[in-house]
Amino acid sequence: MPTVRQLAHEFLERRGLTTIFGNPGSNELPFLADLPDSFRYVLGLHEGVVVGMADGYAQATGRPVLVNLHAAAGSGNAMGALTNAVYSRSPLVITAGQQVRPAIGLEAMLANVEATQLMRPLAGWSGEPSCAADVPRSLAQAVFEAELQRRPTYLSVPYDDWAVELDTNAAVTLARTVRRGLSPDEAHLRELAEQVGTARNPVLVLGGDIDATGLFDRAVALAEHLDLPVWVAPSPHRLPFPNRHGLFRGVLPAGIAPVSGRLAGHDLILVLGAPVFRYHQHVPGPYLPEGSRLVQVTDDPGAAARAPMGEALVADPGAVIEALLARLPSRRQARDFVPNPPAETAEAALHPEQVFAALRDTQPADTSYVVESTSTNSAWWRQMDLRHDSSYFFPASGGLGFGLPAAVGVAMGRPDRPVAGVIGDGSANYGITALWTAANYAVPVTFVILRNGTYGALRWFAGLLGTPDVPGTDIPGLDFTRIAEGYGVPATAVTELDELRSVLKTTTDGPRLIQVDTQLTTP
Ligand SMILES: Cc1ncc(Cn2c(C)c(CCOP(=O)(O)OP(=O)(O)O)sc2=O)c(N)n1
Ligand SMILES: [Ca+2]
Repeated sequence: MPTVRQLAHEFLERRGLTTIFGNPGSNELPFLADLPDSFRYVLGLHEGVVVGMADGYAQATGRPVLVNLHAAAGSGNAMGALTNAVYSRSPLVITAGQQVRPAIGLEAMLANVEATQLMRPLAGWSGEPSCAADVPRSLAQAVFEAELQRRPTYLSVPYDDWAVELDTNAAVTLARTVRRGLSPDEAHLRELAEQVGTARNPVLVLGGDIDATGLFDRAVALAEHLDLPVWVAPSPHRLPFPNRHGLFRGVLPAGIAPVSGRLAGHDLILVLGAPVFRYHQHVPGPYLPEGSRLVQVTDDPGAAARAPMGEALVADPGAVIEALLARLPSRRQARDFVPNPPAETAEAALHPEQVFAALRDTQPADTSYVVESTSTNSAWWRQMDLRHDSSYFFPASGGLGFGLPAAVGVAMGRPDRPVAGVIGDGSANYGITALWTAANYAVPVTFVILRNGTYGALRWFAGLLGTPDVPGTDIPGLDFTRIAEGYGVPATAVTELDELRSVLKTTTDGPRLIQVDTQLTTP
């Protein structure tokens, strides 16, 4: 009779979850034993890096991803990275070993006390089977819940369950499939087409979900068909529209009043694939401009329910885009791409705009950028010219430690695309051990570390909040070339623009790190 482990491995193989991102403890070893040859285990040296890599891989592949963490302390280390995966809506299936059932209540070493509560409220579904016979079904539930809700799930399994033999009845779980159709009904589509078709000055606001669900090109088709100006929703974790397109108007600022200011004059605000909205700095004001109506289309019921204003339609934004394209006459105008402005310069070091212009001019046009540099967003959008889907990944909840690991995960998930991580010298430290995984799995990725010696964004926030003299915002003296070499990644330190451009023009079939001294700028 098959063991729990054999049934679990077979189920995961059938569902395509054969890449496991993990960091093991003794509780996890019985699950990892006898992995079929089709499985690949990717070791991260810290659980935050493991989940960050898995998040990047899930976003790059658009598929659920298996994560295997140690109980309690291991799972706890992953919380920061998990906050990002929740808001990027990454379908991670996080599994963790548990003590044997008789040892849990007495809280023996490595007991994951109240395991199902540990990752909540971040993880969606969270479970621990009440007996070994329920492990295969519970694992299937964890996978299907992650896929359906597009939210990480957590499954804790006592380590002696895996060797238990089950009767053939448990095998029926292997054949299960679960599918979801979210097509909006005819009445909703008719009403929405009417609203858009009769609006005097409509505007399109696109969220990261548009890129995450493969709708980048269809969103461009809709904007061009109706000649709609396009804003990106605040705090984007992905780029849903080409940022040099003639219809592109920018990334909405992450404050209530500034958003209303940018959208003033539009009588219809159509929001596709975004929460309304992911504000950041608290700048109170009217949620909507005078005379504006907001309609949000999202397949995330939670995002629809918690919005503070407007109307929401819970449906697949892709189906809505196709319906509007089919029902509304073309208003297409010729719209040229906007040329890049000259890059700002600086005295003591390179201006971030010079670094970004160098990346734009030297890297392939279809490069995927994983960005985690928090004081350079304005410089980034002024200088980059991103025209492809999956061109931009940013920590979805601002939890640092995403950049280096996610760049490794994206590169593993999209071997067909060049990948570059653009990461601040502060952020890099939260996920620095990802360099070891990049070196040991020979992942082709370029890491560009922007070294300005500070937590630049916090310096800006300190001014904004009237607390300019706060401690803890300077990080002088970090040498990422020596750190990188310690983890096995070849590295170069650059201070001059010509040097940077010539290094960037070279190629590599493995990981490399380029440390660039930059001037502190404001976000
Ligand atoms: C896990 C974690 N810890 C701390 C912070 C707070 N934080 C910190 C520490 C920032 C500074 C990042 O510095 P950097 O060098 O990466 O980039 P800039 O110098 O361009 O700001 S931005 C920010 O929100 C965070 N967002 N996430
Ligand atoms: Ca910095």
